[in-house]
Amino acid sequence: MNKDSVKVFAPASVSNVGPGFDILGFALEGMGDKITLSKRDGTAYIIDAVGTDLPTDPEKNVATVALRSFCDEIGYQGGFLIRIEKNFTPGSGLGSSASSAVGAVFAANELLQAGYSKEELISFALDGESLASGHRHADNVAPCMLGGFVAVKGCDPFDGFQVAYPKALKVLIIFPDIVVKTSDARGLLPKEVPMSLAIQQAANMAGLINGLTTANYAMIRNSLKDVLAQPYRKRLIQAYDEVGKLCEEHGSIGFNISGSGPSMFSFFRKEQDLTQLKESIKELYSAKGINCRLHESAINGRGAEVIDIG
Ligand SMILES: Nc1ncnc2c1ncn2[C@@H]1O[C@H](COP(=O)(O)OP(=O)(O)O)[C@@H](O)[C@H]1O
Ligand SMILES: N[C@@H](CCOP(=O)(O)O)C(=O)O
Repeated sequence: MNKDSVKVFAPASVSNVGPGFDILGFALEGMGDKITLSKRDGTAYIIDAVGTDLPTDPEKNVATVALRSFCDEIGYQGGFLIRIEKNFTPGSGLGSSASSAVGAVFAANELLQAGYSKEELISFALDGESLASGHRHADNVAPCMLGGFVAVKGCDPFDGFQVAYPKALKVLIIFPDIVVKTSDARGLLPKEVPMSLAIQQAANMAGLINGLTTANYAMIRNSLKDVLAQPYRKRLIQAYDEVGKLCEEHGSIGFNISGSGPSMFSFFRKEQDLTQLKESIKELYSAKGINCRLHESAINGRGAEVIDIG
């Protein structure tokens, strides 16, 4: 059946997840991009961005850069109208650019019935994502595409694996209204690290994977530490340590920066009531004159998905 248009959802994601700098991420529920891709006459790509300020030049929007990369590969020269509906803010550390890049190539694969697997689509999405971050890292793109927790071993071609996780895990996203561009946050990091820190990071990553796969909450909490990026980046996030302390007081199973920030995340057990914690975090930021959004979510195990076919 020939289709003229397809609408997909590509979830927001948390990358790094403590010790997994550039190599671990997971997908979220209820936040992400809805992308509607429609064929149009001619060869131009037209962008209709809804609800947020995004570049409409196809050379500057990660969605169309990823789309172009995929269409070049399959030899499709037709034009598109791409409508991007975002319910979260670019630059929030929640993989907004990855959602658009993934959504665009996933939608094109469906619309053009190209038959690529989700794993094969990842490197095209990365062509878009790297435009925003200035670096080729798949720790947002891979979980956004595949769902769940994904560990990345290589990008071109994608090499990685899904990590099992306790189904009773939920996450609280804390997003203070501060803009941190991924490219800027990467610029803060040293080019080389001491061997002792590399060993500590690897040990924590092993512990985190073990804790997730065996539902060992104490192991998750003890391992969710980043000694490579977090020490440099947390200074960009006002009240970072205070938020971490509040989460800990309310039973957090690990707290850290989401991606390059300014968002933070904390794991909890599904049954934990976070009403009081959320109020305290809001008050903390409100006293500093900063608006703060909070989002409770389960882990999204599905990744990119079709929501409508026209
Ligand atoms: N479709 C898009 N979605 C989100 N950001 C985009 C898009 N196209 C270009 N950008 C640019 O990418 C940057 C946001 O990406 P980035 O800094 O990596 O943040 P995020 O953590 O949200 O991915 C912004 O400068 C934004 O203008
Ligand atoms: N591993 C990257 C992840 C950036 O994620 P984003 O959501 O902030 O774009 C990094 O830490 O730089």
